[in-house]
Amino acid sequence: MATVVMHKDFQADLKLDGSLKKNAWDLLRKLSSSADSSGLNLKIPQGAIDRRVRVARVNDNFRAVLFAAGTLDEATYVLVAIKPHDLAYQYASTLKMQVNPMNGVFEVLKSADAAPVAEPPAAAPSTVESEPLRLPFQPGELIALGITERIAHRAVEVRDDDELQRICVDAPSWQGSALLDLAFGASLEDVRRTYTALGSETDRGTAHEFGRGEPDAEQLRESLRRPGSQMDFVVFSDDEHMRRILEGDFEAWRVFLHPEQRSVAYHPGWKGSFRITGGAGTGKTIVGMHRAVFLARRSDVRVLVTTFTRNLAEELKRQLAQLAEPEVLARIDVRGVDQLASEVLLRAKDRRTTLRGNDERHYWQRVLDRVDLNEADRQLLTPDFLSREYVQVILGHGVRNRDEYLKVSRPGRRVRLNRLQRARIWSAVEEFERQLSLDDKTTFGKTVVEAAEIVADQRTLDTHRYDHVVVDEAQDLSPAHWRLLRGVVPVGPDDLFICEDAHQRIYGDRVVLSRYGIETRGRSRKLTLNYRTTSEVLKFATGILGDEKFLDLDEEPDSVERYRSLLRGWFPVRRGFRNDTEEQRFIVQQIAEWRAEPGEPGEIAVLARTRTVRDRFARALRESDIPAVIVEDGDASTRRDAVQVATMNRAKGVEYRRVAVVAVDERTVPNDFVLGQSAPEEQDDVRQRERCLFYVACTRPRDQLLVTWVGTPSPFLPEARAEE
Ligand SMILES: Nc1ncnc2c1ncn2[C@@H]1O[C@H](COP(=O)(O)OP(=O)(O)OP(=O)(O)O)[C@@H](O)[C@H]1O
Repeated sequence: MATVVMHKDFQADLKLDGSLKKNAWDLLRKLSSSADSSGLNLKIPQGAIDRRVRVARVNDNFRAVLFAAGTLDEATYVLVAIKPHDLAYQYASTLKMQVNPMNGVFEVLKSADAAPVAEPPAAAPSTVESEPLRLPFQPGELIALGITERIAHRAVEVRDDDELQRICVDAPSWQGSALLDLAFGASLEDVRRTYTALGSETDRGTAHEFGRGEPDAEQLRESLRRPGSQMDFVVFSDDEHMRRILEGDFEAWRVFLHPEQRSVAYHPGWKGSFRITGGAGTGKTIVGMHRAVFLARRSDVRVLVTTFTRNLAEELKRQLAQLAEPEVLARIDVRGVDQLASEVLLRAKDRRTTLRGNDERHYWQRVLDRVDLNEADRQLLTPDFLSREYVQVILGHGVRNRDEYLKVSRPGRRVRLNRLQRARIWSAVEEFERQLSLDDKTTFGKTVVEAAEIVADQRTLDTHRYDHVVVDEAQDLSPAHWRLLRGVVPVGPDDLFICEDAHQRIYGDRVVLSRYGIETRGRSRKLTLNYRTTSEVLKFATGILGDEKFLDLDEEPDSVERYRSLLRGWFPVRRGFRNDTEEQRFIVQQIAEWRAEPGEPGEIAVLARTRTVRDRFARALRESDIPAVIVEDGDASTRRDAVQVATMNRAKGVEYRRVAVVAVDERTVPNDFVLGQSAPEEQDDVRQRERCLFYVACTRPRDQLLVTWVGTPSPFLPEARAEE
């Protein structure tokens, strides 16, 4: 049996033509079951710079590029690419495979990078004194780290990160990522630790030996285990492993994790809860899914994967199904957190109906119409304010009576209330609850609180039902959600694994985890490499956040510093119009152009701040015969054959290829109506959430972003950069 290794590019090439998958599978099986290369009909391309490179037939038109290494008894095949016949031969001749002599990372280099440069490292220019240089290192320092000579020399000369990214694109992934880390302030030691796992001197010694002569099978295996190698290569352990990786959509996240991601997802075990933070698109959800599967592989465990909404839970289910086999999936429950609460109540035989968002507002309005308020209180006590006070403070802190409410501390709430105001609010709350009970209704907030109370009662089935809980979109969960989650899992190793981004908090007030018996201080990690969005879109999106200050769930400052992407693409397009008709016409025309390009219509989205705007654009598209589907806020279904038109809220956690964010004018983003509904003291926080919402919308596209408005643009729109 031979060892078969696959490079990320091979996987990407397969994605280009679905029909290649079966032929590739046949080739892989043939390679893995062969004792040696005789009978495999592997061709050596002319003029190859590495004598181990081979070309193999995939079908009539396509050829696989691979390396055949190892000994006669222990062959190793490294599959690098699939290309049309002539291109495959030409490409193969330019490649060189090596175990990096400096750090033991396994690499495939393209010819230009494989060749050493003429001048010795010491003679190269230093970048330290010259001002806007991004990499304050000597080429020799980078070379000692394992960066290919030619790349190291070019990298120290770059003037900005765009140029740096161009250099990184063709380099082995670990090198590109490491150079970007260094440009964003990481130290040489940080990079060494992250990508090469060269912690000790002994390890360093072993690595150096790799450079001398041909590595044997054991050395190859060790090299492939290094974190930097695992960004580009996967070693197939058996046919089943190979089948699982090849089937489905070949999504890279299933296999090629960044070392930052892998070290968290596959950590052997934390003593307690763990928290992962990171900007949009850094792979928090992906890491959460890998972690859930890792934990569920232990027999006799029950894992809960939960998130803010039901539609996001559906997406998590889909991702998990790609990662694990049925017997592991059977140990994982995936639920929206409110859905979890409803199920707890249902098991407790509670059959009240739950009010949806707008109905709840109407109940509060009815209550307000009945209570006697002076003008000042009327301004403060809006349905939204009361609803939030009810969820965050009264339900959140388990306040049961007037006296408790008069005394309770209200962290996270910006409005200060005097005793008299609290008394009036309490009367309104009593009236609200009386109305609900008369109508045999409940609210989502109340459901969660009651569910949390049920699990806190040690006798119920739901108490400590799970061994591990993975929480996505954690920044949006309310205090009662956290009490519920705390109750379904006992305090212990790996109890809660929490994924959050403070910059994407778009619901509710900020919560501090330690108040709910969840301790992650000293056990958290931040992801900084964005895998979804191009650098161009990323810069635009982070510009939206401005100088705003953000705190995470442990009350620590969070920022998008060092947040970066290796992907390049178009600059976001921003366009203002004189009236709605002009804006709609432009969007319709743009979407028609996008639709004409390859890809599914469902990969295109139009996002709006309000439902009214959303519906208006959906109509405009349909009137121009462009199939468009309105994705409702609570709707989990997805139709891929129509352009998706949704609110910014609904786009949370989802991604598209191309996104148009529309009606980004000063009255809609931030939303005047929402600001008008909130008390003066709450305005800052509401504005911050509105800003976050716009940030969420603009971080959804993988390729292209378009932002349009009528009249005066949103104050959150970042200034255009000179190069745009
Ligand atoms: N190691 C990886 N290799 C390839 N693609 C990856 C990797 N990690 C993440 N991705 C891709 O990056 C995108 C963003 O990942 P994910 O949704 O997990 O990020 P996130 O941090 O949860 O984003 P958000 O906060 O915006 O919801 C997805 O398309 C995912 O498949």
